[in-house]
Amino acid sequence: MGRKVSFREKQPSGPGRKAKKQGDPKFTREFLGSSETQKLSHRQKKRAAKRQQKQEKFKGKKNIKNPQHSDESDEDVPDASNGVFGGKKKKNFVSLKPPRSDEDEGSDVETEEDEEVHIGKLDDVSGESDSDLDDDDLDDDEELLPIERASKKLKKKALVDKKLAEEELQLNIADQEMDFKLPEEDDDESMQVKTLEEVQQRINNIMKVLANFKSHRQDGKSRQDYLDVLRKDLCLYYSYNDFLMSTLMNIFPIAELVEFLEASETERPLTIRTNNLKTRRRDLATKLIDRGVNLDPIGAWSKVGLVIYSSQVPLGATPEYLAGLYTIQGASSMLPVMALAPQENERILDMCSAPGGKSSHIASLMKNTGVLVANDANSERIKAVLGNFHRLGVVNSIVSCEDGVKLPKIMAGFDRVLLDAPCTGTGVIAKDASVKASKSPVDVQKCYNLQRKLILSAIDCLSAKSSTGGYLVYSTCSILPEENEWVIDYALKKRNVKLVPTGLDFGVEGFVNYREHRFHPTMNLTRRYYPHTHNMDGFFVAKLKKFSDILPDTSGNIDADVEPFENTLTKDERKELDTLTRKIEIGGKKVFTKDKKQQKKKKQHIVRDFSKMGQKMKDFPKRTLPKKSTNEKPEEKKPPQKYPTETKLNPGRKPLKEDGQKQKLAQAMKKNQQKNKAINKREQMKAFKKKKKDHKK
Ligand SMILES: C[S@@+](CC[C@H](N)C(=O)[O-])C[C@H]1O[C@@H](n2cnc3c(N)ncnc32)[C@H](O)[C@@H]1O
Repeated sequence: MGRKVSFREKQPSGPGRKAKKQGDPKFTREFLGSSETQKLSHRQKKRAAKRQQKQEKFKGKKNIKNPQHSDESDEDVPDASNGVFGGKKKKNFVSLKPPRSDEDEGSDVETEEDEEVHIGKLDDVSGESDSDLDDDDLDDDEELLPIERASKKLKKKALVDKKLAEEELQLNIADQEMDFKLPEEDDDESMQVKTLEEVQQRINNIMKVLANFKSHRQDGKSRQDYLDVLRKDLCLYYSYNDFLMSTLMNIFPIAELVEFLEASETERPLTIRTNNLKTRRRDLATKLIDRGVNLDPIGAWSKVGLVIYSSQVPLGATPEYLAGLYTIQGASSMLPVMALAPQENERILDMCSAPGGKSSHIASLMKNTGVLVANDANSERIKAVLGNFHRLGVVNSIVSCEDGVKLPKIMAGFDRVLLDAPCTGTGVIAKDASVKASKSPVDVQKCYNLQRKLILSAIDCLSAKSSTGGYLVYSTCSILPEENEWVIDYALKKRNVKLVPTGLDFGVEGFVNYREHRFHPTMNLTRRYYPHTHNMDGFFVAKLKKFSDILPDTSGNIDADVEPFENTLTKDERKELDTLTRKIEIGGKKVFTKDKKQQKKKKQHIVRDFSKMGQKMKDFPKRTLPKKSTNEKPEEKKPPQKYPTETKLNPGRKPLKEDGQKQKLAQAMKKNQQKNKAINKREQMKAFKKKKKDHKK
């Protein structure tokens, strides 16, 4: 391919460039003098006419406002008839100003004129007419192509716009900082805002005040006043209910809270997990790239995760997906299984497994050896576990559908247990926005009551004697401490377990202190994950090791069953809660009863010392039944009585017919026995006498 070459010699077509006759020299207008009339182009004529019009208008205005300066101003206005201004824009504006007389100083007229000049400047900025361009620009522009000219004009306009916008913004900020007044809550009008921009502006203002409260506060307003308005505005702006927003405000500092709320508005990146039972990550990545998937390893912390930036095919329907080479799984969902660290040939229980994302991850780390029990209470959701196991080639598992709370009675002795507990889902608001407005204190309480029961059962399913494990991983996709640290703290008190490091090298430490609560000091070993800090769903992961089946003495645990929300509930919520908690029982005892509260008051003096807890457990006698409270008197030992006397059983009881018959029977039997004895004796005597006789003979 390519162009054909012509080797024929070309004949010169003319006299050549140098030999060409030069045209007459062209002189600039300045050089020729203003008297020289230049032929104007159509556009130039139009511009000149416009300019003329404007100047005339301006002159007219001036004559009305300040007639004594009319002549001067006439002179100052440059002659635009030839299409040329006398100087640059700025000079032009100065020249438009009439010279000040002493009389004018400080007068209204002066300010009006100033304004007029300012208006002229704005007109200029708007770039509505070509007359706004200065002389040099016009000269230059004539040499430019129309498109270049337009581009130049646009650039210039954008520059001026930017400058003006910045100035305006600065002015606004200054004004607001100075003028921001907290609306009165009783005053409906001041509380009401018309647009979302106004709400956002007020949020920003309050945040600025809170950041520098001493100097920016309004007299007579407390921090709480600002926080109350802020909470309402945040609820309005991000569509949360008041309860959840106040709970989040307890968890995060204000600036971080806004980051969390913003991050919860957008979904996290799509991630997939390689199924190591069928393929390796590198091979999978090559196959998916060939299909037009744009991907990357998820990060140094995972050997199986891939993050998907874009894809030309739906990732839930590729041949690789259907063949079970990968599964779609959020990045944070990989963390609990990594913390669990399943080993080959172990016995592992996934207590709440549906739809089986984490279960199949466990099976792949076990390399399909040992036994994996994948349990879930929901019979519909458990079908998804079966489907996923078939697709991913999991063959070492038993799928069961039981209430996790009852599992210890059915099976126990596991090396490791994963409890990915049902929760409020406050960490995955980006996936399910309904959480924002639907969750109430009662929902949270329902969740943590179930979580507490499940965690105790999960521990009971563990074998403390396991040579390889004895580990429990507890996780939720909630960020509420009530469902996380508080549940772990409860388990630490109720069972012989201790927190151990999760083995995950990133994540925020769990809370040791939260509001009025003081959790176990090792709670910092748990890990929290947030959408705004880790770009993954909100998650909580804790790892516990079981040391023995012996149950710790819980008689001194005054706050084991104390509910924090009780104080924060409204009347209606409290009623609902009361009816609800009447049905819920923990460890066979009703929670939230008045007796409980009174008991709590009585036990206030008891000091709990976590450091001595381990020692206490060592001293315990070896037994599996819970030790009875020290307040209760030990039962007196009584001699075994096969038949308790009637009086003891029921002193007022009348003798029955059967009782008489029994007595008669017993007497008859006794008589018979005595008779038999007598007969026996007589017969023995007879036999003895007979022997004697025989002997004499
Ligand atoms: C967060 S999801 C588990 C997700 C699963 N681990 C995964 O990775 O695919 C919580 C599960 O707990 C189940 N569940 C709720 N109450 C339960 C109970 N009492 N016993 C066992 N499972 C329960 C729900 O059906 C739900 O499937």
